[in-house]
Amino acid sequence: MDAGTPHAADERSPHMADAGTPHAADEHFPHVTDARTRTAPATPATSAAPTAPDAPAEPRTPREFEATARARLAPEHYDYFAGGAGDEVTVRANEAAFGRLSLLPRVLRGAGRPRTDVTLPGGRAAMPVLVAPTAFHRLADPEGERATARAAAAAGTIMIVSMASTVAVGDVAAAAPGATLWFQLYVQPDMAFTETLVRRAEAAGCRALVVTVDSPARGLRDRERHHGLQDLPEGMACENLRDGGRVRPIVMSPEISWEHIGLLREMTRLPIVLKGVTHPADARLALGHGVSGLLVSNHGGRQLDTVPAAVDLLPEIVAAVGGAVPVLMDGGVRRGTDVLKALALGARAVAVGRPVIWGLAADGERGVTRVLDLLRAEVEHALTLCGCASVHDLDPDMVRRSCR
Ligand SMILES: Cc1cc2nc3c(=O)[nH]c(=O)nc-3n(C[C@H](O)[C@H](O)[C@H](O)COP(=O)(O)O)c2cc1C
Ligand SMILES: CCCCC(=O)C(=O)O
Repeated sequence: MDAGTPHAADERSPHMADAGTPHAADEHFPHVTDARTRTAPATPATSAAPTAPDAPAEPRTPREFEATARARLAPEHYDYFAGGAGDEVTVRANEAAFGRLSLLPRVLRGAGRPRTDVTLPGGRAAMPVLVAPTAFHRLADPEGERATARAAAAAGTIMIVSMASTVAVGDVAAAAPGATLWFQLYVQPDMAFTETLVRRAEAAGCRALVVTVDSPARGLRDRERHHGLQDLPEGMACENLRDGGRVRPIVMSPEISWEHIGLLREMTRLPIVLKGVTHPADARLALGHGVSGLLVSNHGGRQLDTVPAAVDLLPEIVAAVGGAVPVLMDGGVRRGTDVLKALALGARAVAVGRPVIWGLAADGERGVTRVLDLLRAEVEHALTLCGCASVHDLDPDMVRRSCR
């Protein structure tokens, strides 16, 4: 997993070319009665409590899952999942930016129990939190992406399957028949092979393509280089990349351009969501290329370091798009209140990357289910406290910049 040189795009390693309670909703306070139905899941019995001193026996927040996961993962795999590019300025910024935003609730609106569902180009989701595409789930759990997809289906949300999944997208779909899947694609310079990938996603029943455009080369990740990780373990591969008897490397190419997006648009009827647009000028350009949505993302700080926090980019992109297509975002979302801030600033939905990995590594499918349930319950609770009947009641005036 060593990016090697800034032009990691030229490298060829086998799998990559360049290479709480949320709330009160969940808690029983003997002296407080909550009129809303209790929605948070019962605490699962953990058969697999880790023993590391900083890992809670029973993680109770999405963040707490990280310590549990870390105790269970090989250090090089933990660093692959957790790490980012360069000095990890952007990794930190994504979470810190949410901390600098405040929510300003409305009162006495009689909103009742809020709805959390959202409509998106590739279907509906029961909550505005999607599973971001992340690679190599079998490093975290033997069931890999199958477990993640089952958990996403149970939560009623959408899983964006990474092109670099360690279970083929068709097998992910077969393992989780109720799941709504989107397929994340790195356009390959060999457009015939790109088409093969698109057809595999279509055959698996994927409802949208999420085309990642922030990776003309792989980010320079010091943690990966430190471990010298080059290959996936024996018996694990990027299963979508099978081509005859071999597994192709994923090529991240600086040659990819808007022209390729045009070709892709002609290749499939699936909605196309561009992931990794951060400049408003590119957001405007995207509108001329037949895309159905934008996912504002700095790749969790794993590509170009020092890109601004994703949530801070959101208002400009939303303004540039002017409502023409839905805008989604990912990066640093760890709490229901983070979700509300992003939605109030104009996102239709958010996606979470690392929290899902931590759930998966901590407790497989059950861990991912727990993380998604916690987030959903937190979103519902925060909407209630903001006086909202649904996500549609959020607006930018409910977010203020605080000075901390
Ligand atoms: C371990 C890991 C693997 C990732 N793999 C992919 C990938 O295969 N394709 C992609 O478009 N983004 C990938 N991403 C980026 C995520 O889709 C997402 O943008 C990011 O994780 C969001 O930030 P968060 O982890 O703070 O939620 C990956 C992120 C992580 C942490
Ligand atoms: C070739 C796999 C790329 C995975 C990825 O996008 C990431 O690690 O951030």
